Amino acid sequence: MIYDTQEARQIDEWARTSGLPLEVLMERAGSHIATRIKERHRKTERILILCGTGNNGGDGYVIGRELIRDGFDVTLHAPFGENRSDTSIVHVHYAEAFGLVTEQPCGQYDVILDALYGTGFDPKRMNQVFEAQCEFVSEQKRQGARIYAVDVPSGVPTDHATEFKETAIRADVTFQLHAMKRSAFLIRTAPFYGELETIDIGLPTFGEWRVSPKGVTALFKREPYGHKGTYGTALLIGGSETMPGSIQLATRAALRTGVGKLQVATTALAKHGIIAQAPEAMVIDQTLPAIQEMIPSVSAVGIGPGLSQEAVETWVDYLLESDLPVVLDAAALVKESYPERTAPIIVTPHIGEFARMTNQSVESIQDDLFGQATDYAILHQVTVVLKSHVILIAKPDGGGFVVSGASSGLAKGGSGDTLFGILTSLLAQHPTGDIERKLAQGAEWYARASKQVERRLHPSSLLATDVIEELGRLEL
Ligand SMILES: NC(=O)C1=CN([C@@H]2O[C@H](COP(=O)(O)OP(=O)(O)OC[C@H]3O[C@@H](n4cnc5c(N)ncnc54)[C@H](OP(=O)(O)O)[C@@H]3O)[C@@H](O)[C@H]2O)[C@@H](O)CC1
Ligand SMILES: [K+]
Repeated sequence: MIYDTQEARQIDEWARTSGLPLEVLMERAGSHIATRIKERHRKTERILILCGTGNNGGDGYVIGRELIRDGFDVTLHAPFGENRSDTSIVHVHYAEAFGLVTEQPCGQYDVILDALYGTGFDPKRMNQVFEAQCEFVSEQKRQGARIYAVDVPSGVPTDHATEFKETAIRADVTFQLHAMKRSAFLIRTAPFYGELETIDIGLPTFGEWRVSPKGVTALFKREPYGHKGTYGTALLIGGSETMPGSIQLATRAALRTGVGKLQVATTALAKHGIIAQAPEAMVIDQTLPAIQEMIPSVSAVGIGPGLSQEAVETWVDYLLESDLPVVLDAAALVKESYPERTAPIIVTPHIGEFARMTNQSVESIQDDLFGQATDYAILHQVTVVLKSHVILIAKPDGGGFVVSGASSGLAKGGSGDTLFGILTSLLAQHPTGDIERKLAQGAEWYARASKQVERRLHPSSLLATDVIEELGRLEL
């Protein structure tokens, strides 16, 4: 699960009104984190816990108490003054009963636990005491201290990085409580998290955004008595005389993703390439009459890669009049609004294209990936597959899936065409139902295949064609 601040508050409130006091959640959070520290550090190591005035600081008191109870060498420092949260206060008093008192830090520490700010941090307010703490921690880190953040690295906003001023604790490990936070996926804030470890504090899972479902195996399923008609027919429209490569990549990716039949509407030069490299596909002329003739016999259509057609918007309008799932990519991302229809519309922009579609800067999209993708999906009632260092699949009714962990080698031409081919192929096979889940599984398949290629090729050398060939070799 991936939560924003509002959802985190809602779930706390749900737990409280359902009978579980916040003090108990704090106890679970703190004692589980203390266990992880005990597992990896010795009692002779010097541990500093930095506690803020809210519930994140309260977690710090529980951790300190559990460590001191077991004979660890703990200093607890509260640079912003006494804790002011009602929930924490019971834990502050109980920790004091074990001899845990606040002290000034002194000398070099082996371990620092950052419990200054959590999800309650307000990035609009900055204070010099906090800035001094960030400098102190980074100096300790330079001298060899290992830095653990509780829930969120202090100073990192939870939901978006729009107001983030880059003054924050840079953790080696973040113990995220219950679920991930959106900012753990954003380019400017993710590096502050370090490694992510989730701490189960006994809450149920609900929320709008999820990490990609791991059911990739379901996509490989073949029926023993199936025939090519069982697995749908996809129509890909793309390629031009100057850009014949992208549609060839999309074609090969679609074929390797299990579609029963594949039709490709492309220009003369790209046709030659497809006939040579992907003889399993059928090619048709890239003209509107040829496409119109094909539409009744396909189950999904994708348009855009390498396309250079003045009439592209008319073609897109025509496709959107059909009752087929339609994937719009690259040159076909031309619509400012979309018609009401039952079958899904999937737009697959990279960040630059999405910035153009939403009239915003690339930076403002990067800083608020979740919010921007969700707003567009809800406003236009389309599914957004937003391609960045992670892939977001935003649903028209809110929420969605995030796919991460792909190879850095995918940051190259041809990757988007490959994903486009995979997704259109999957839609042709599964045109109805929970399509976002299928799309997320497809994107997960693609990400994992790219990572698997890294075993034999350096990311700099990895090509889209390598990923396509790897799709069928995925170790599950
Ligand atoms: N369900 C869960 O997941 C559970 C979550 N739990 C924990 O609760 C944490 C959230 O706690 P929280 O809401 O008390 O906020 P937190 O981050 O401690 O902030 C504290 C205070 O700092 C202040 N402040 C903020 N920004 C500031 C600024 N720029 N400059 C100066 N001051 C600033 C502001 O206080 P103010 O100054 O307004 O009085 C704010 O109230 C969460 O991350 C997790 O660790 C667990 O304990 C239990 C289960
Ligand atoms: K923190």
